[in-house]
Formats: sequence, C-alpha cells, structure tokens
Amino acid sequence: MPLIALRPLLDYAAANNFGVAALNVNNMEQIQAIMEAARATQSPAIIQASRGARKYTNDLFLRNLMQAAVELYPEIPVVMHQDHGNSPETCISAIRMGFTSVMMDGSLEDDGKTPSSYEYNVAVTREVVNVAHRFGVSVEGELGVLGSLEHGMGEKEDGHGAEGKLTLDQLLTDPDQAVDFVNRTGIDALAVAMGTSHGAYKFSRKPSGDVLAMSRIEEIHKKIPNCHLVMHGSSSVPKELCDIINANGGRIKETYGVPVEEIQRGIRAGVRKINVDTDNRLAITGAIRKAFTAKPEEFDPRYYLTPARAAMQAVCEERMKQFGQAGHAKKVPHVTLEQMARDYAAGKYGDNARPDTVVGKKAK
Ligand SMILES: O=C(COP(=O)(O)O)[C@@H](O)[C@H](O)[C@H](O)COP(=O)(O)O
Repeated sequence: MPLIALRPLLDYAAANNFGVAALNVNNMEQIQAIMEAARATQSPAIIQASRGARKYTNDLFLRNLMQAAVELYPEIPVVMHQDHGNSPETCISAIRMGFTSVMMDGSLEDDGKTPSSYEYNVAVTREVVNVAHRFGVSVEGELGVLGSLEHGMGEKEDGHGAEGKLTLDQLLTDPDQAVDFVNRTGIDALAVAMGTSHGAYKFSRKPSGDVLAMSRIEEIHKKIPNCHLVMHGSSSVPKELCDIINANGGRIKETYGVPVEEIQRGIRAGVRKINVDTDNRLAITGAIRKAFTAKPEEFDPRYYLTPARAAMQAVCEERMKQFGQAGHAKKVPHVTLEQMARDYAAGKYGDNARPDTVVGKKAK
C-alpha cells in the first residue's frame, strides 16, 4: 500500500477507540524495527522524522528507505510525518519530499526556541493547511508550549524546544483557545501541552496530576470531541531499559516518564497520536552497550546493530499493543492522496471543532 495521509488513519482510530504510536526514525535500522513490529502485530504505522533527522539522514535517503518500507510491507498502512516543522518552508519542503503528513509547530517562532504569539501560530498553521490539503497531506498543529510543570522550564531538543522559564498559561493548552485554534486553522490533529516534554528527564518522581495534567486533555476533548489530539513527549522511560544502559557503562540518572496507563487514559479522551522516541533510543543504546560489554573484541557493526534493531522492535511491538493499534492494519481505509485532496477541497474534513461532525466509520 502506498503511503497514506494521517487523517484517514486517525479517523479510523477514533471510530475504533485506539491510539497510534508515532515513532521517530533517523536511519534504516529504525525503519526496519518499526515495520517488523507493525507486521508482527498487524498494526498501521506512523513513522516520523524531525528536522534534525532529515538533516542527519538526508531527504533522499529517507524517501527511498520509506519507499522500500512500503514495498516490502504492502499490507501495512504507513504515514510519513514531519515532526515539529518550525516554519511553512520546512513543511512545504517535506511535502515536496513525499511526506504525507506534516506538523506545523507554530507554538514557537521559526527559531524553534521563542514562544510565539497566538496570532502568529494561527497564521502559519493556516498557511500550511492551505498548501498541504491541496496535495492531500494532513496537518498537525500545536497549541501550548511543551515543558515541565515541575519546574516551569521549556525543553530544547536538537534545535527545537522553548528556551527559558514558561508561565503556567503557556505550559497548559487552554481549552477555549483550542476550539478557536482548530476552527481558524482547519488542522487535522492538535498537539496539546499538559506537562510532558521530550527526552528521558521528564519527571523527578512518578507523575501525579499536578505535573502530568491528563485532566486538561479531558477538558479539551469535551470542547472539541471530533478533533484528534496528540501527545508529545510520551515515552515511558522504562527503568529496565535505563538499568541495562547503566549496567554496561552508561550514566542515566534516576528519572520517570509518562506511565502507559496515563496514555491509555488519554486515548479514552481523544488522544489518537502518541509520540515516542526516547524509549527506542534507550532500547538501542542499551543493546549496543550490552553487545560491546559482552564482546569487546567485536567490531562488525552488524554484531551490535542486529540486537539494537531487535530491542527497538520489542519496544514498538509493546506500545502498538498497549495503544490498541495492533490487529487493525488490514482494516484502515486506503485513501489515496489524490482522493484526500479532492475530499479536503470538497470540505469533507471541514469543521473539526463542531461536536456533531462525523469522524470515520466503525470497523466491521
Ligand atoms: O515527542 C517526541 C518524542 O517524545 P519522547 O522524548 O520519546 O518522550 C518527538 O516529537 C520529538 O520531536 C523527537 O524525539 C525529537 O527528535 P529530534 O529533534 O531529537 O530528532
């Protein structure tokens, strides 16, 4: 099956009450790990690349690796998503390179560091929607700024993330503003801020409602029940993966991620796309360190990349089952980008903020 847009997958997920892991990639082994996990669990897949990933991998390599993935796994519906586009130019270049979904993160200015004004966010997001939908490509927007409710700091990840201390207003998406944002931009999915952040160091203790405000997601969902919500920074940072790294010469400090049961609570409240990258990075690093410890004399990259790929596959399979996407691969409607473009133009996906808008159809 050729790559599909994000929207029909999330509509189907909403109609069937599950969430989909959006998994970051930077190289061939990570794409292979996701595709093997998708095949093993019969899951649809969202594969995403950040600006940093596009720079590291090169767009041509990325596009052709993704092409290989869809040819080798024809039964798996795959979305190729630009993670955290910082400007309309980044999103448009992604569309040109064959991405079928883009995130315009207008919560920050195009330096990827400075929290933007609301009107700026609306304007750049609307601009991307206008272009993307003409090509049948879906758009994720972001309202609110990712950062910690424990200490108020934003997070800077490989060039993208707020710098400095943020106010509570910035750290928590406002439900009423979310209604206006979705109405004015026409986005397909909305990333919300409620205390998660990228990377391994999210919380200094197992998070409770004061630092991981899942109730905020529920409030937003009540206001815009037909808009697909997105949780960023949703790695669970399993202790056992950190322990493998530390037992083999690494130095990961004590830390806590987003518990899977909190993500499942989010899925019950309209979360359809869940971004996970750190857990896979931890799994890969642990497996490579373990391989180096076991045989310091080895130097064939296949010796340590094979277990690294398997370790990432295991994490992906686990999340695919936990988020409920397992078993759905064959049932996701295959809508071509050309058809999507016609449907967008005809207003089929028009009014996401209206409570009576119908999203998707129940699987038989
Ligand atoms: O939410 C995300 C990952 O969350 P996580 O750290 O796994 O909890 C992604 O959207 C990030 O954008 C991604 O991990 C950042 O990747 P790089 O910019 O480092 O490539």
